[in-house]
Amino acid sequence: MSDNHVVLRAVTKEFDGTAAVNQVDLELKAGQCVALAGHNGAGKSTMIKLMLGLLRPTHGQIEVLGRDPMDSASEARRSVGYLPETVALYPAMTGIETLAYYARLKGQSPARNIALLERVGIAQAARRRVGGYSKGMRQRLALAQALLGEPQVLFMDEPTTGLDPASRQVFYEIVRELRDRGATILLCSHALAELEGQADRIVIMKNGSKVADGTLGALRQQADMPVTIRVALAQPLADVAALPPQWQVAGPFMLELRCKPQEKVTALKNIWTLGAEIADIDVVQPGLDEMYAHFLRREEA
Ligand SMILES: Nc1ncnc2c1ncn2[C@@H]1O[C@H](COP(=O)(O)OP(=O)(O)OP(=O)(O)O)[C@@H](O)[C@H]1O
Repeated sequence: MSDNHVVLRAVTKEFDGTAAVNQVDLELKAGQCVALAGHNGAGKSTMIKLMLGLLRPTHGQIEVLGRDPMDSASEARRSVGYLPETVALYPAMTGIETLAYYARLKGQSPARNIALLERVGIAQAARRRVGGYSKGMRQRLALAQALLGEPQVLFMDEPTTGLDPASRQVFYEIVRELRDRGATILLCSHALAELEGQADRIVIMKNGSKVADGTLGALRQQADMPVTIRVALAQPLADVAALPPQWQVAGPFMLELRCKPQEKVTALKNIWTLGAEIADIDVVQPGLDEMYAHFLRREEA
């Protein structure tokens, strides 16, 4: 098997003749954490259901761990974890009983279940009924079921919804561990800002089609969006009138400019030659939220 854990080739899924997923090609590699972004109805959940083998594509081929995910006899299925957006948990069962139930469904030994509850930080509540769990605790239990059997591929739909900042941190630590041991993680999320620094790659969907796919750096290059330069001055400029017009005076000790990434150096040289005494420079890159908006706007245009 290649290092592609998941491969989609020209995959289309139609519902009543309308394509929810349209001609999508996608390859997810071992050890990669990929964020799948897109507005409501863009086709993200349908993509995940196709990769899980819960839906059959109308056209195209899908392989997960080298097998067709529709193949229910496939051993590969045991190596796939899924964290749905909402997990139905039975309130009368305890946490440990819930996990044992999912382990049975997945054909896994329950031997490591307590360790798993420890990993997600709810071992102390293992013998309490799930009905009394907080939303964050239920989400942690749902994450534990997705981690059963050390999956090689994990699909997660809005995994951090309802988690407090500390729980989010635990969640991303677990994601990093999984990635470091070579698992592939696909995170479907609207919380783009928190994915910066977590996802190796971003895939953006619109109306069933993939409109962008790359690392944050590559997408930044493609988008060619303006950066903001903030220059802190050690001394106010002697001749403010000589400042090139694109520079804004944000205060006696602060200059600001928005420019294309390739214009940064020239812009800085310009103020250097004016004799500016520079104390500090900040270059603010567009965030993932801005990039996302850019790619959707570009598609509309
Ligand atoms: N079983 C179904 N029958 C008919 N249409 C469906 C079905 N499932 C999804 N769709 C349609 O396919 C499109 C994509 O839906 P999907 O749930 O994949 O979007 P999404 O990107 O996950 O949205 P959200 O962010 O709101 O969860 C939508 O127009 C939806 O109405």
